[in-house]
Amino acid sequence: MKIAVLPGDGIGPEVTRESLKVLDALSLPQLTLFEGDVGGIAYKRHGHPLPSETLDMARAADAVLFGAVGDPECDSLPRQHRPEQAILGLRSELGLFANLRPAAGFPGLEDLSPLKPELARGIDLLVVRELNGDVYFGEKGERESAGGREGWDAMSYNEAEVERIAHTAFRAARKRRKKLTSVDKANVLETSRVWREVVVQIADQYPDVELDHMYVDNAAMQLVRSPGQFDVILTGNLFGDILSDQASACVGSIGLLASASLGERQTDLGTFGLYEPIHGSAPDIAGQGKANPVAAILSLAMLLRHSLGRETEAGQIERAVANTLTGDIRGADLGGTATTQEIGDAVIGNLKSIA
Ligand SMILES: NC(=O)c1ccc[n+]([C@@H]2O[C@H](COP(=O)([O-])OP(=O)(O)OC[C@H]3O[C@@H](n4cnc5c(N)ncnc54)[C@H](O)[C@@H]3O)[C@@H](O)[C@H]2O)c1
Ligand SMILES: CC(C)[C@H](C(=O)O)[C@@H](O)C(=O)O
Ligand SMILES: [Mg+2]
Repeated sequence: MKIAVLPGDGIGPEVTRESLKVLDALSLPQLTLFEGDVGGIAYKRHGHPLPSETLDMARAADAVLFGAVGDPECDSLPRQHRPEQAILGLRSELGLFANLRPAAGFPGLEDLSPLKPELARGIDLLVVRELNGDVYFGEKGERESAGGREGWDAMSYNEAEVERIAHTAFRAARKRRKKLTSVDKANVLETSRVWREVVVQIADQYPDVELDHMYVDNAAMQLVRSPGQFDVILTGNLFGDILSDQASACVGSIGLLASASLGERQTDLGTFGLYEPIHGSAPDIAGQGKANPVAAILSLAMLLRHSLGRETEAGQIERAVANTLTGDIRGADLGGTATTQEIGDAVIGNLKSIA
């Protein structure tokens, strides 16, 4: 099995290093790792944030372990050269339309959530975010208008795009508490009207799943008022981006949430996918040992589960992380003093006592 490792920028390499340490501790047989440049570092070295060698490496792998991209020094570059284009390019070129972002409360962290502890404890949800469409991938540009320069981005979803992500979400709900909340803005957006109609049609095939619909503004409010009501949240690219960061704060920190981006391609042992923390390159803390590697380590667990068929090891990593968080090893994001490396070491220590 081949894993393409793309650490990227800022804290990306710092947290990816800890995931790789955890992977190494598992001593899995027949695993080959390849490392590639992506993001700002790739632009600086090769003149492109997603060099063709990196894309080819990702395509040739069974799974991609991704850190984060984003570099303030690249902010004024034209869009096609900016680091963020690399992750968007990987998602679209690799057909990764389904982004799974689980958010569950960790025992012992309830007091660190901005929510009341009993609310934080009740969080156990999965954001299923469509990842290949929406305003992210519509036409965009700049034009002259009566009010001066005007930036514009076209938002759209077609039926086929909504159908495939709706199936992903209904199937996920079936394996969980069988409740699906589709989040849109159908009171204003044509995009959302098509979205909602298609989701209602697909629901006929899943009579055992309870479906409801929520406007995104209400969903954002409900997420902090009563997050325990959510099981699976199905939503588009932009709303899913925002709601998942919000869910991470409700759990305690953005440094805790992992993600899997999946498409249709199957590997020998599962589904090809790209795995990354939901956070970015965090330039404000990069190089200081302050990054929480838990999101990256849990992304590795998702990789083992979805792409390599290693459910046992995935579960072991998740238990080791939970045990670490209930102990007194906490990073700066959770009010502690442990460094990135110390958190990684503690997870490995707990993993060894489980495995
Ligand atoms: N998938 C990705 O690669 C990805 C995701 C989000 C943002 N970005 C990019 O990252 C750059 C910074 O964006 P941003 O500041 O809006 O978002 P960010 O997620 O990088 O950081 C937001 C805040 O959370 C903190 N934070 C993030 N991850 C953390 C961790 N693991 N441990 C502790 N604290 C953590 C940061 O210090 C910062 O204060 C931008 O260039 C952005 O485009 C990339
Ligand atoms: C960096 C950016 C393009 C990306 C997104 O908006 O999808 C990020 O915020 C994420 O959540 O992975
Ligand atoms: Mg985001």
